[in-house]
Amino acid sequence: MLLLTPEEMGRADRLAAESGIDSYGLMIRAGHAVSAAFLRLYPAALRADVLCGPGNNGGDGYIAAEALKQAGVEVALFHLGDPENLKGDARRAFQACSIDGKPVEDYRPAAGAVIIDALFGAGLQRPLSDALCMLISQVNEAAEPVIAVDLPSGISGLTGKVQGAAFSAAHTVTFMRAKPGHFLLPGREHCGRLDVFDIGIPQRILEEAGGGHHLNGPDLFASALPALTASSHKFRRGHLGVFSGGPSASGAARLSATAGLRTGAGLVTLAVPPNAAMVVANQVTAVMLKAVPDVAALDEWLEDKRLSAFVLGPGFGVGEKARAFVSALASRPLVLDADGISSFADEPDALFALLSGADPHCVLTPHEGEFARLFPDIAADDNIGKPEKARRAAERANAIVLYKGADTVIAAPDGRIAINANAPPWLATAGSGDVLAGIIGGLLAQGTPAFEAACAGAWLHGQAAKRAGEGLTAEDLPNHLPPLSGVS
Ligand SMILES: NC(=O)C1=CN([C@@H]2O[C@H](COP(=O)(O)OP(=O)(O)OC[C@H]3O[C@@H](n4cnc5c(N)ncnc54)[C@H](O)[C@@H]3O)[C@@H](O)[C@H]2O)[C@H](O)CC1
Ligand SMILES: [K+]
Repeated sequence: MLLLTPEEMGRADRLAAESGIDSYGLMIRAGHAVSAAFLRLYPAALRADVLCGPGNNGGDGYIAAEALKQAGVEVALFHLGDPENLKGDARRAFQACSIDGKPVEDYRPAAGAVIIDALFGAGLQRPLSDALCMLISQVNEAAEPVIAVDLPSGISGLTGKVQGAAFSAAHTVTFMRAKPGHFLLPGREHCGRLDVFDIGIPQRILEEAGGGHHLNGPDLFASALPALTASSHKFRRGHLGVFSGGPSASGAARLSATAGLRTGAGLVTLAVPPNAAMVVANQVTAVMLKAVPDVAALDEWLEDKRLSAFVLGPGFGVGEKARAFVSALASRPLVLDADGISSFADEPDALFALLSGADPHCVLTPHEGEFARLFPDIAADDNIGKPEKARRAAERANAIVLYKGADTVIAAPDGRIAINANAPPWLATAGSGDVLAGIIGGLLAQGTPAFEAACAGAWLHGQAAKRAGEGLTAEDLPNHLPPLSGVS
């Protein structure tokens, strides 16, 4: 699903105005969507306390306040700043509002009221003043329900970051398309339930204004998933190679291998150091085993061109061997995870050189710590959010970057960005990342392009966790993967 950044939404507004759409009409529909949400959600509320800011978000608030008054609701209205300074549509909305307001400094939350937060939306530019932070924390502590207009004030629609303080809303009513900040953390947790309301901007304008941000879901990758046909042969379904660590560290790779097989790879082989062969052989059945002691053995194995993708990293060990193996594998579809990433902490440029020049076919799956090891300057830049960090990293590495977390972001060097939001909290468990690497490897092995494989991997991983339920262990995940044929 296409998401629009606040900047892109502003562009959509301008394009809409240029094509003859009345911008005040958009504001009226936005305000009415908010008043309708209030009436639907809180029919027994004693009062609406409407807090209006100095821009068009405030304009939506004035429209909502007047509509609620007309519907018979008791409304208390509060302005931030002097409403005589309002401009354009917001000024018109203020003038059309028959309620006398007070300065927002006078506002005190009281029991039984529902607060409509129309202070700031897409136009939030800087951290809120101390006085506003104080007001917001009083409202949050009072725990009366808040309906946020467009975004909870204080949340950046671009990054999901809190600018000083932010309302914890029970509901957020946004317009036309959700924004990245509705799904990125901590923004997602401040939004409550999100409603996206159509105020009448045509789809073609939204697409023209929109860029690379998407909510991750089947619309991004379903058509690139492998289809199982009557003639599917196990070699046509690809052969995934997963590299294992030593005798006491093979569990992670076994989890990846099982996940790769469950995702539909025709064959999966665990490549093991010879001293781990017996241990691993005792633990696997459908997964095959191959002793690969060193780079020479790896080069020989790689002559088999039916080997269609690889996973390296889980439990592999950090160091020279990992670097040498990656250098042998760099031209093939590869998921580089965990120790495979950390092995390049001292020389990330060596990894980027290996991956440069070709179509991106490697998926890097760093969590926050691993991301900072490979991209220290990008990780430390507080001026940009997670999607932009992932995008810059993908561009630098010429790889798909799947930046893990409760709000995993997947980015491609060409600027495509997907924000994944289907992972339940109980997915954060030991070995979960190894399973994710295996799912992506299984899809790469079947010929799914790297960006789509990474998006599908993150989404399938989240779905498997939901199906397995709370209390799952990583071993449960592969058994709960939904069938690919049902993903649409
Ligand atoms: N197509 C749509 O989605 C429509 C959206 N509408 C609403 O319009 C707002 C965006 O309006 P805009 O005027 O651009 O921005 P804001 O109202 O969010 O705020 C701008 C206003 O606030 C000042 N400001 C910014 N940051 C701060 C700060 N930290 N402290 C103090 N003041 C700040 C800034 O200088 C401006 O004066 C969108 O969210 C929707 O709610 C339309 O109504 C309909 C079309
Ligand atoms: K708001």
